[in-house]
Amino acid sequence: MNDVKIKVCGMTSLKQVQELALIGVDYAGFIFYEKSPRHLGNKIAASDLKYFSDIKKVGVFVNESKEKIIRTIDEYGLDAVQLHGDETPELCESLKDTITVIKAFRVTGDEDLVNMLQPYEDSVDYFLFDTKAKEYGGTGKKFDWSVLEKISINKPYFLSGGIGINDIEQVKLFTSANNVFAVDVNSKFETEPGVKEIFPLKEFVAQIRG
Ligand SMILES: O=C(O)c1ccccc1N[C@@H]1O[C@H](COP(=O)(O)O)[C@@H](O)[C@H]1O
Repeated sequence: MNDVKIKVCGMTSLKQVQELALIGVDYAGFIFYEKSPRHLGNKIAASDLKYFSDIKKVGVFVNESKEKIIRTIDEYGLDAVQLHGDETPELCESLKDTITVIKAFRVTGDEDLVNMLQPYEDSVDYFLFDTKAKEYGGTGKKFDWSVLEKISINKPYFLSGGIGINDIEQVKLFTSANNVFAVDVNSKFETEPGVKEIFPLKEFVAQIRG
């Protein structure tokens, strides 16, 4: 049995969040970035999410102020924050006493990952690797995961970026050989931004775990 965690990001309906919990998804992601087509806005009331504890709730932020992040953690009862922009190690560290911090790094394959990660090593709980594109996230594009195998990453991480139902075997192989804490899926399981396809997600969870 593979004990890698599964996160489904970009949730905009409470019913679908409840369904994720029922099919064994570990983390549900909520986008608090206004420019995203998956921006949560007022699609789920903060009070409804705050007391829903059958799944871990991750708030996704892009270059947001510390004050707004802290307010949102409290309003929505978040369990973790995913910082998906150009947040500094200092901001990450200052939040880490309050909440689990996941720092996203957007990868092309050309960057010096060792130097990018080093300043964050003591300031965050998890790294997350996503594909670098014009948009900050939710691109549906994969990057070359082998760049992660070429360096030593001393922190468990979320593997992200365009992962879909056809990637199950590749994900299983990669997660069993590397320090992957969780697999993060999003746009490849949508009928439209923010609306997930639960049946393929159920199949994905079963096969990754199986
Ligand atoms: O999904 C978004 O719209 C989004 C916007 C801004 C920052 C992050 C966002 N989503 C994150 O994107 C990755 C990968 O998504 P995909 O599988 O390529 O669609 C995932 O970590 C989401 O948390």
